[in-house]
Amino acid sequence: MVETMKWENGKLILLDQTKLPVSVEWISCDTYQRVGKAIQKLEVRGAPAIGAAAAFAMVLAWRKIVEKYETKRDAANTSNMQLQTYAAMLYGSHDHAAKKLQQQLLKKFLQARNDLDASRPTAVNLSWATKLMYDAACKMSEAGLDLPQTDAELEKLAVKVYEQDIAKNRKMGEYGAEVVPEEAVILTHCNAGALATCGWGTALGVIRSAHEQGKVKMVYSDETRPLLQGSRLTAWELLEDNIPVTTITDNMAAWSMKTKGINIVITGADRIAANGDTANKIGTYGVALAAKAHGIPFYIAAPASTFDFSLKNGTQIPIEERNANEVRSFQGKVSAPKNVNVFNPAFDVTPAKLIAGIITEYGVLRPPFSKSIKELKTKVLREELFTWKA
Ligand SMILES: CSC[C@@H](O)[C@@H](O)C(=O)COP(=O)(O)O
Repeated sequence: MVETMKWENGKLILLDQTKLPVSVEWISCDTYQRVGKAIQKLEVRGAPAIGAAAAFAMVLAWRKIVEKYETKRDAANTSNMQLQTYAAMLYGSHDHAAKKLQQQLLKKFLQARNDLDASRPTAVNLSWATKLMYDAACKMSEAGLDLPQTDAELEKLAVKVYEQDIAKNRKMGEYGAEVVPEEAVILTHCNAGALATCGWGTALGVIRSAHEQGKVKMVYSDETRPLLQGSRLTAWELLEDNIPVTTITDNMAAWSMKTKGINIVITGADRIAANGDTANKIGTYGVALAAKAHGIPFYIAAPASTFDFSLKNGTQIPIEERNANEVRSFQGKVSAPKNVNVFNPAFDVTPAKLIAGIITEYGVLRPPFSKSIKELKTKVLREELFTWKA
């Protein structure tokens, strides 16, 4: 199975997804700003993958922030001194100094969090991960951890986000495979695979698990305009794993449902509101409407970190609008008049009423979603899997 990112020697190495399937190239990131740029440019993409990348980016941010203070300390010719001791020298009493230093560091850390959150607004996994890291750093400061300890704990937490994502996808695969019929002919949109996560995938994770059980006859992969995540990434990923795949352009989805025996649709999600309305790659809404018209069950697969329990419904989900040139041209080739008006939303919202079930690592949620999502929230809060404790 393909790898999306690696954390090696204090650097985040990202598979450049804009180059696939033509070439396999890696990007080495040693600043949070570079990771933010990679998220913005879709070099790393897919809700869980950008969440994990952002968690590592927060580690990089913390390191640079501390490094800056160390440089100041060294300039004051006190390089052997602990940073906290240096702060004490600057600010007086040790306790007061340590507090003041932590506050300054946390303020800068908050800035890094906000910058990363701004890189892509729709997938809530991004702000879920940066909040997790920021809140943990605040708790570590309250608990009196020194800077090297904080550094080590933050790194551990980011690795946990990464590792848990793979574990969650495997669980989703187990639950999801149960809803996949024998001789399944599945339609999926965009890429919700290993490439969009830390491994295995959400929608494609379910498809992988169902394939292991011998249930998958064919996967129809929508090309997914404008950036072709379906034909470039999903098709590539499934072929790598010898899972039968047929690529279609987006405008062939309804006709394929009518003529090709599609008996289930499974896609990923970027943000799910408390009533089940779901944002996913632009075009998903149309696929859900067509599935409804053909009596085909439409499923979403997403981890709990993709739910935004604070939003009542889908109208509150921020929808990213991307550069018009993504539509006016493709990979440098002009495909429209250069001054034509363009509407380029990256996502749309599928109303809950079109969704048969939402596959999560806690099980398959069924309508009415307001109730099943409330129950999910209770389970997530009870588990507090990622809350840092001293
Ligand atoms: C498991 S990934 C779920 C979603 O993030 C995926 O379906 C999607 O819409 C990705 O959009 P992208 O713009 O490629 O990041």
